[in-house]
Amino acid sequence: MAFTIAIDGPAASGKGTIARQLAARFGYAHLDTGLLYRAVGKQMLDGRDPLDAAQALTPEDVAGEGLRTNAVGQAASRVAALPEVRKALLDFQRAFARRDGGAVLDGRDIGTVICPEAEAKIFVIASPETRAERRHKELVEAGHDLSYDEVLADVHERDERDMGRADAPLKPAADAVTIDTTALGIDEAVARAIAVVEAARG
Ligand SMILES: Nc1ncnc2c1ncn2[C@@H]1O[C@H](COP(=O)(O)OP(=O)(O)O)[C@@H](O)[C@H]1O
Ligand SMILES: Nc1ccn([C@@H]2O[C@H](COP(=O)(O)OP(=O)(O)O)[C@@H](O)[C@H]2O)c(=O)n1
Repeated sequence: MAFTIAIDGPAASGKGTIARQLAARFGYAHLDTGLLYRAVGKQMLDGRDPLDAAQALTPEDVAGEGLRTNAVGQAASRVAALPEVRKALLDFQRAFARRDGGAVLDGRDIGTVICPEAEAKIFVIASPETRAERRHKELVEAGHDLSYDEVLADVHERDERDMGRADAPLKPAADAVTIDTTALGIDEAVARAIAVVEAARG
C-alpha cells in the first residue's frame, strides 16, 4: 500500500537528514529530488541543453560525483525554474511517491505539486544564518574552499529564486506541519518528524 511522506523546505534546512532517518525508521524508500535538479544543472554547466538533460536523465547521472557543490546548487535552482524541465521530471517522482511499501521524498514542491495527496507533509525551516553555517561546515569538511559569507549569499539567492518562480514555487502546503530546526539538534528534529508521521499513520 502507498504511504507518502512529503518533506519540503529551503536549502540546508535539514530536509535530507530528516527524510533519510524517517525512511530508515519506517522502512520506506527515499528520494532526494534535489539530486534530479542538481544532475540537470551540472549537465547545463557542462554545456548541455537542460531540457535534453532532464528528458534523458539516468540513475547514473543522479548518483554521480560532484553534485553537492555550491555552483551545481545554483545551476540546479536555475534549471528548476524552467517549466519544461520540471515537467520532464514529474512522472518519475509521482510514480516513486505512490510506490507500494511507502516513500519519503524531500524537495521544494513534494507536498504541493508532486504528491498533494501525501499522507504526511512536513515543511522544514531554519534561519538563513543557521542554514548557511551548517552548509558551510558540510562543504568545508568535504574539502571545498569557500567562505561562510559566500554560502550565506548562495542561500539567500536560491531562497529568492525558489520562492519567486511561477512554476511550483517553494511554499508550505496548506496541510503541512512546519518544523523549525534553528534551535533543534538533529535527534530532536527527527523526533518531531516521527511524531507527525505516527499521527498520520493513526
Ligand atoms: N537539526 C540540525 N542541527 C544541526 N545540524 C543539522 C540539523 N539538521 C541538519 N543538519 C546538518 O546540516 C547540513 C544540511 O542538512 P541537510 O539535511 O543536508 O539539509 P537539506 O536536505 O535541507 O539541504 C548537514 O550537514 C546536516 O548534517
Ligand atoms: N523538488 C525540488 C527539489 C529541488 N529543487 C531545486 O533544486 C535546487 C537544489 O535542491 P537541493 O534540495 O539539492 O538543495 P539543498 O536544499 O540540499 O541545498 C533547489 O535550490 C531548487 O531550485 C526544486 O526546484 N524542486
